[in-house]
Amino acid sequence: MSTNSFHDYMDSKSKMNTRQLSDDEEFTTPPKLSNFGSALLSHTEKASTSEALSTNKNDKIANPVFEEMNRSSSRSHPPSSMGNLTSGHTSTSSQSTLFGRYLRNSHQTSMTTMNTSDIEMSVGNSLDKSFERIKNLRQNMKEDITSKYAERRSKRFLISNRTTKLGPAKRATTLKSVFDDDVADSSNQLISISRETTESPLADSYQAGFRGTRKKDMKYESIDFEDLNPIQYIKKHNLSTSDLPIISQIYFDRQREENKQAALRKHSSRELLSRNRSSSTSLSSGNSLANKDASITFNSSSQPRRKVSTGSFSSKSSVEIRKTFKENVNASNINSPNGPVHKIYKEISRNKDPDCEKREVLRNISINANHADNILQQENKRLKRSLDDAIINENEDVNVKNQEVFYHRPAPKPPVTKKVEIVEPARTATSSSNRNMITVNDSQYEKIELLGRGGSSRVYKVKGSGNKVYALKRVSFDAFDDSSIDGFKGEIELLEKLKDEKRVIQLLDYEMGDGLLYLIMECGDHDLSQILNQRGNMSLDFNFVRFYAKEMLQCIKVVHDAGIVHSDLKPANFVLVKGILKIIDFGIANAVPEHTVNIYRETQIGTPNYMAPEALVAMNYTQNNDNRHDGNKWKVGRPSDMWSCGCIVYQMIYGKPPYGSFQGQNRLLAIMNPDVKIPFPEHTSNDEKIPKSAIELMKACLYRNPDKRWTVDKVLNSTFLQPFMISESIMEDLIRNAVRYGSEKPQISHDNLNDVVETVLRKFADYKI
Ligand SMILES: Nc1ncnc2c1ncn2[C@@H]1O[C@H](COP(=O)(O)OP(=O)(O)OP(=O)(O)O)[C@@H](O)[C@H]1O
Repeated sequence: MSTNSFHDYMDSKSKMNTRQLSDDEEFTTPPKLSNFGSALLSHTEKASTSEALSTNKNDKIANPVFEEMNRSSSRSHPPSSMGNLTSGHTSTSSQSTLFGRYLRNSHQTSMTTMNTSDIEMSVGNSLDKSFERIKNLRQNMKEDITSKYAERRSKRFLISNRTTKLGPAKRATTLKSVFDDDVADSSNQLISISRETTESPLADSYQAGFRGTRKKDMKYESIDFEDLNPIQYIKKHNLSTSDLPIISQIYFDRQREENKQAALRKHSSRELLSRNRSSSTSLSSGNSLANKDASITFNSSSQPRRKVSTGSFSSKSSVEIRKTFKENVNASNINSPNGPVHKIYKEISRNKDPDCEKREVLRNISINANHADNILQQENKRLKRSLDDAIINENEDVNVKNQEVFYHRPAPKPPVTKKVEIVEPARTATSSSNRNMITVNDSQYEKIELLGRGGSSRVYKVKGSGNKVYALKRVSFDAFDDSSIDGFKGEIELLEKLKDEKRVIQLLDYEMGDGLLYLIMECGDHDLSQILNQRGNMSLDFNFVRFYAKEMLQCIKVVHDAGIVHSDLKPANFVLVKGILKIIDFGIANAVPEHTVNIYRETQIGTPNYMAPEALVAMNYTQNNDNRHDGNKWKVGRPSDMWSCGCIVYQMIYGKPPYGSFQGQNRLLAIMNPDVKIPFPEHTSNDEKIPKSAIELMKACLYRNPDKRWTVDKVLNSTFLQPFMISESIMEDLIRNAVRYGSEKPQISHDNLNDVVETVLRKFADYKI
């Protein structure tokens, strides 16, 4: 068929469709893809044919549009359709393209599906316009489909491959080859790459599009997607959508190249691992690799290899990464630059065949250290860990540009273990730089807690060598006050004198420096003051009173038996050490001279609540005495301690010391004033009956006259502390004997009565508790 006949055919067609031509004029812009079928298919054919008739009838059918259309269909059909079309051959009479199908669906004859008999019709130049329009429509459609396809593909990448943080790698060489101006030279290569990369039905169109839409002024080589996908890239740079195919192609091409590189790395690493394993095995079985080459030596300082995945690498091409890697390796001052892994990567970066180089390096490993086997195994483990990580990451990132680079960098320094430096103390006992450490006679004690405070002292619970716990009493005093120094020396002497007594706190060590005295003692749990306070709100229990009164008196007995007057007895000066009450603090105690009942103290700092009247009176007397040659000595003796003891028992039973209801100075005056009697109620404030034996004991200790006070032994043997357990039968016997005795001797003298009482008590002795 000739072109003339085709033109004629179109001409006659247009005449038949005059009315449709007017309809077609409404269709002035290319329809969108969404309504392409409904809009275009009903009009395009009519429009093109009618317009063709009204325009240049001499235009040849060999329009570039046809070429392009034919090219676009070349994926499904042999690229000969256009040739057939123009030459009039009929071999492609029923060819269909996307565009053609649309046309056929409207029951119109498609321009590209015309039978050769139709093609041979001459339509002339009048078809140019309609072809132009079709070209536009086709272009729009192509762009639309391309854009959607690219977007869909990009999304897929984005979702599955952390594209948000990793951009496509730069492939400068690839870009250059693809978008070089001499694209015609590389078009074959381009097309083959494109077909491998894209599965889109428009893939071939892309190739044609690259050439057709390539803009010379656009620097495709410099495209840097950063974190963008092609769509985002186009939007960001306000590019035409017609650039999308090219940009998408670049994008996908880069990714493909990266994946290849990653796979290559993985393969190389596996190869390296297997080689390394085999090296290790052969080593352990005696077939050492050691003698092959000594160029690389394993040693304990070989640096571990670490995986590094950084954002800075994520968007770089493998070429750049290699370059960076090389720079890193070279720049870092690694202690063992000949470490195997280090060397491996250097070699890799220098040569194209990494596997070969790694194998070579491993072969060159010389193991001449004694522990080379262990070191090699450790290296294997590290290598395997890195490879496992790499494999996992490769699997995760098979489609994406997640550039994870394994390279050698110096191992982190081992954690610095802090050494606790113990400062050796000077010869004098001083606190070390650590405030919690106290040194006494070159022994270190670590403070645990504060146990109590005195007037000028603090007592700490401390931990010494072997984690043993002690009480450390730290006394600060005026270094130039001789009397104070003498007093402390006296206390130390007494403690040393009584160090074997179980009822006295044990002095283990001491050191006296300038204005400081350290005493290391055995440590008690609680003092009696704390114990009494603890029981303050509890009901009175005479067994409790008996127990602690007896314990206290036994302590006092030890002191008194040693010829010592404590003179500052108070609940706080008794501490429980593992259940045994012990006496502490001999600060104002003094040794009682031989055969002397009383001693005179030069200083007094007792506790008014528990101080004996004679001590206060004596002090008051000496202070007011005009005859000052005796100084302020005052008379104090063992009975003073018994007064204090009576006050403590009184507090145990009544809840406060005898003169506890007086405040301040009045308390002192009341103690000294004989007219102020101590009350001994038979009931407590809680209406608890108080045994007469208890009242008797308290009265016996709180006689104003020191000479009348019971001794410690007598109090310890008091009925209250040593009560009788008399049964009913014993009581019956007692009564019968009394009646018989009275019937024989109606009168009894006082002496006889005492004898009888003593006799009875002796008999009851077996019943004492
Ligand atoms: N060895 C010890 N074990 C447990 N606690 C102790 C020990 N020595 C002293 N304490 C506690 O420290 C407190 C003060 O101790 P101490 O009585 O020896 O000091 P002080 O300076 O002599 O006091 P004061 O001068 O008022 O008598 C005591 O009440 C007691 O609670």
